[in-house]
Amino acid sequence: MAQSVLLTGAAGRVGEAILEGLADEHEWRLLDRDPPTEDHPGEFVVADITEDETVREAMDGIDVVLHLAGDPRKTAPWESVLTNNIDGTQTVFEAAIDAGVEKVAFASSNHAVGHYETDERTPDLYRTHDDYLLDGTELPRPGNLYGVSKVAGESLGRYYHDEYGLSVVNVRIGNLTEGHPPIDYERGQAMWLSYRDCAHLFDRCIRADYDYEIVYGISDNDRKYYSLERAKDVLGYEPRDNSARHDD
Ligand SMILES: NC(=O)C1=CN([C@@H]2O[C@H](COP(=O)(O)OP(=O)(O)OC[C@H]3O[C@@H](n4cnc5c(N)ncnc54)[C@H](O)[C@@H]3O)[C@@H](O)[C@H]2O)C=CC1
Ligand SMILES: O=C1O[C@H](COP(=O)(O)O)[C@@H](O)[C@H](O)[C@H]1O
Repeated sequence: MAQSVLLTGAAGRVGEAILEGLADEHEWRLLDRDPPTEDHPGEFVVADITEDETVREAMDGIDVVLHLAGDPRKTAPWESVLTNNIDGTQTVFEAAIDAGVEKVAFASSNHAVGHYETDERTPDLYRTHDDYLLDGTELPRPGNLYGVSKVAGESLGRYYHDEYGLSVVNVRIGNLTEGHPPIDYERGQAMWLSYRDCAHLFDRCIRADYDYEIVYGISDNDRKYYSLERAKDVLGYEPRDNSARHDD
């Protein structure tokens, strides 16, 4: 059944992948501080996620929020992640609760656990013979301040789930690259997320039933060091791509 979905950060790359695959599947309201540059489904709200009133208006009648808006740079300074990724995410969750939204899927990141990639573990970690796997039950170990902001977002989701019963899934996205895995970049190949797997994964976040979850958002890469079991079991994720099937 079509759901009414608010997609924040709709003008970005992850938003593009989702809309490429799912434009006709749901009723969309798109939000971004940048105006649209291409045709898009549904209505488009040009707003900053830190603008409380506008975000509240954008939540009206929404069933599910896919919250992508934020500063995606691993080198982002604290001032930016504090405003865009932490304060903005809190504004989105608060407005979602007040509007009676059922589910929020939060675009978390591999950088929430970046410091598991120690000198001792790498580069073997990125290779198929190594069986080390993170599965989402491990404690966060952010690799930079951007990663800290993603852990904060996951923690906000935990609070809004426990306090208000909101369904929350945190998708620790790997490396979204269109058409092929990153070239000459083992880490990126291990955590590649294809555009079609990205769209399918967020479709499952819209349709599945869950309480509070942390899942990894990557394709079914031979090289992976992130488990896909939780995404498969809880969301029904069925990835179709694998970086090993592409020439490096
Ligand atoms: N692309 C990737 O491989 C990965 C992305 N992510 C996360 O996914 C989300 C989307 O990332 P991308 O699409 O790659 O980034 P992007 O930079 O292409 O898109 C982000 C969008 O959010 C908007 N935005 C940023 N701050 C905003 C604010 N305060 N108010 C309203 N809109 C705002 C920007 O205008 C932009 O259109 C981010 O939260 C990022 O941290 C996480 C892991 C990997
Ligand atoms: O969270 C993110 O992660 C991806 C992959 O990280 P990288 O350090 O291997 O490049 C990154 O491309 C993306 O911009 C970022 O938002």
